[in-house]
Amino acid sequence: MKIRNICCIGAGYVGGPTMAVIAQKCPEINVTVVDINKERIAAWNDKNVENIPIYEPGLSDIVAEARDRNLFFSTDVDQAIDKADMIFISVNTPTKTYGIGKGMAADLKFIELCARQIARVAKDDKIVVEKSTLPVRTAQALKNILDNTGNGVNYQILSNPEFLAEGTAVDDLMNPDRVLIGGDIDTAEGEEAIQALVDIYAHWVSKEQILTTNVWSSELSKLTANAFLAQRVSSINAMSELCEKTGADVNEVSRAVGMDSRIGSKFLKSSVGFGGSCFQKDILNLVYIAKSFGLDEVADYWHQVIIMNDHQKKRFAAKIVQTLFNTVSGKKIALLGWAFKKDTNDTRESAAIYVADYLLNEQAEIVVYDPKVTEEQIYADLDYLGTRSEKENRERVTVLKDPYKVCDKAHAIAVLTEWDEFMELDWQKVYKAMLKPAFLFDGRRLLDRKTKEEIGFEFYAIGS
Ligand SMILES: NC(=O)C1=CN([C@@H]2O[C@H](COP(=O)(O)OP(=O)(O)OC[C@H]3O[C@@H](n4cnc5c(N)ncnc54)[C@H](O)[C@@H]3O)[C@@H](O)[C@H]2O)C=CC1
Ligand SMILES: O=C(O)[C@H]1O[C@H](OP(=O)(O)OP(=O)(O)OC[C@H]2O[C@@H](n3ccc(=O)[nH]c3=O)[C@H](O)[C@@H]2O)[C@H](O)[C@@H](O)[C@@H]1O
Repeated sequence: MKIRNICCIGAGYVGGPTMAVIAQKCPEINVTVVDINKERIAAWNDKNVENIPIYEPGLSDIVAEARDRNLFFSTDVDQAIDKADMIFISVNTPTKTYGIGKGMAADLKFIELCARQIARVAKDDKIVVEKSTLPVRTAQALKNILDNTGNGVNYQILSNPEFLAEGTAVDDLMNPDRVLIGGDIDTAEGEEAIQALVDIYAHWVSKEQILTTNVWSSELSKLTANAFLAQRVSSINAMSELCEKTGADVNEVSRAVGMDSRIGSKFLKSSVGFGGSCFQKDILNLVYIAKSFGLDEVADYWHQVIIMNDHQKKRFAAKIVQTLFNTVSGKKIALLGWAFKKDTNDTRESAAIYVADYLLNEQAEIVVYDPKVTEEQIYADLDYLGTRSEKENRERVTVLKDPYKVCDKAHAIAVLTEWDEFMELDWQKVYKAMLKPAFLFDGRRLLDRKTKEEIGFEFYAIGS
């Protein structure tokens, strides 16, 4: 089966970059990315391609090449569904904030709305691809909704989880470790649908790297991969605290451990805590699924990864307070970085939000610089926590576009995102403008201790 028209519902961090790459690599396929968010679609269509709503290195060039050739962004969801042979669902699947499973389970209302819309609009057979990260067995619920409309349309449901990481999305999409496609491997129609999606990826990914499995394995592999990755960060962060007590250095430990080829060196960088839209939500979802099957030990095992991460954020913020003579009340604390990692403007679940909130509870005055995150976003992140009034957040937090101004007359600086440019700052100049003693807290192990101490900083780095 040859796919000619693709529709992707959801023009977010996954839908946008993924579809841009498919469109670039498959010029014979028309790809339409749709979203109910009008501003987001307008930004994807902005004449100046630098204004697309998601910052990812290399993405604007790909969009510039494919947009209006075979890549389209639109708010007309019905029309795109109607035209498509293959529909990717790439909508958000946040943690439920109400009702059964509140704070743990994935909220599938956006997924269900998509399924109902497809069922209402479709007039001919469709392949529906789960691109969003979903609880294992969601495909069954989707099929149930789609098959019960009685309009004679046949649907094949595939699971094709996305493994890209933000900040390296384009590179991850161009050179994936693997592409995973789950489908109904027991029927000819299922095999045909799987093959149609394999053929798309085969435009640029070698056949050996395209894995096909049953749907449930594919759905669960995505949650498993994120759980394992987050577990590594929590494992090294647990060691970072022990390092601080014993004189060991976490960077040396992670190097020594990572050179064991069975362990491997990636994802062993100690930090102020992992953030991002997915690790926490996907592990909580996994914990919820395990609990719902009565697997309490399995649930508790994975829950510990989140408990450790929360502890790491809190412990870093507490260290600032303790070091500043047990009070930061009225003191200016400069935060360098707000994004959850470098090279992205995404702030979802960023450790910076929680560190700032903790320090604000201790009555600190917070000043923030991040090269890619907007002032409105920073306030929105703090408001979302609901810890204090919106007015108070604006009074007590200042956002500036100049890192030197942010550090001017500060009692302490905390590095919360590992942006390269922080290494290049004129630290002598920063030191001069600060109040003394000048405290510098490196939550990312980004800065060189020796040179900072030579300048005169009181330097604290996580895990040493
Ligand atoms: N952000 C990431 O790096 C990764 C995310 N994922 C998964 O991909 C999924 C999407 O994540 P993001 O792209 O980050 O989310 P996002 O929030 O950036 O984008 C989702 C988009 O879907 C739109 N949407 C929701 N319901 C809709 C509907 N009924 N019709 C049309 N549009 C609708 C929203 O307006 C939003 O723009 C999630 O399940 C996430 O877990 C997977 C891998 C990586
Ligand atoms: O499902 C998802 O959303 C994605 O989640 C992560 O990608 P992402 O969250 O974009 O970024 P990561 O590079 O994984 O970083 C996550 C967090 O862990 C932190 N981290 C990562 C690695 C490390 O060694 N130490 C560490 O503290 C980062 O600073 C960041 O806050 C996974 O890496 C992707 O494979 C997955 O597709």
